[in-house]
Amino acid sequence: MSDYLSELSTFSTCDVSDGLLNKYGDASGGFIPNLQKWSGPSDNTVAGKAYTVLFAQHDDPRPEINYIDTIPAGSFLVIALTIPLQLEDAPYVRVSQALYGGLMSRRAQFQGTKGTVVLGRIRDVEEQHSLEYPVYSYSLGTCASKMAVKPVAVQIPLQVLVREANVQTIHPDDYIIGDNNGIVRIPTSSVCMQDLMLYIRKSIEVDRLVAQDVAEGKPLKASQKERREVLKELLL
Ligand SMILES: O=C([O-])CC(=O)C(=O)O
Ligand code: NI
Repeated sequence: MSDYLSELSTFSTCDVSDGLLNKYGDASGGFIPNLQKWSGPSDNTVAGKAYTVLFAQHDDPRPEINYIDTIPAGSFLVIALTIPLQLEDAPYVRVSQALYGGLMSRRAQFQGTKGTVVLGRIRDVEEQHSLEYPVYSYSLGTCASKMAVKPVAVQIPLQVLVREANVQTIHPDDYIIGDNNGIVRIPTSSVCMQDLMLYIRKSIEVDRLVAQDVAEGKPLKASQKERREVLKELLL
C-alpha cells in the first residue's frame, strides 16, 4: 500500500483544499473550521492518519477506555465530543473542561503520533508549546475532564457540528493535514489519492508560475486564466 504522508507534508493545507475543491467539487475544501493552532513547527506541514477518539458524558453507559497508550505511529489523534455536547457557534462545545493536556502530548509524541486535534478544549498550553508537538483545538481550559466527560470509543466516525447545522464526519484513517492555516481532512473513502496528489502537484506548479508572472508585472487574472488551462485536463 502506498503511503502519501511524506509527500502530503510537503504541501500546504491550502494546496490540499484547492485539490479537494477543484478536483472533487468539495465546497469545504476539507477544512475543519474554528480550530486554533497552539503548538508545533511554524515552518512546515504535518500529516497523519486520523486515529479517532469519542468522548461522551461521564454518566454514559459505556465504560471509560484508555486510548492514549495505544496510538499507532503515523497517526493524527482526533478527539471529539458527542453531537449533543457540541455547539454551532463559539465556543463550539458545551464542555468547559479540557479533554487533553501536556502529559498526553508527551505520551502521543513518544509513540510517533504526528499531532493532535481536539474538537473541544485543551490545557497546559505552555507545556504544549515547549514540546514542539502540533496541537490544535477550539479553545483552552484549566480543569481536567474526569467529572464531566470520558473517552468511550476509538476508531469510529466522529461527527463535527459546523455552521448551518451541517455535520462533517471524520473517518478513522482519513488523512489529516495541519499547518499555520489550520486543519484539512482528506476523506479517503471518496477520493482517489493518486489523482488528488497529481492534481495538487500540478496546481502548486501553476501557482509558482503565476507568482513569477506577477513578479514580472503581469496582471493576475489573465495569468491565472492562462496558467490554469493545464489543470483542466486533470479534471476529467
Ligand atoms: O489530566 C488530564 O486530564 C490531562 C492533562 O492535564 C495532561 O495530560 O497533562
Ligand atoms: Ni496536565
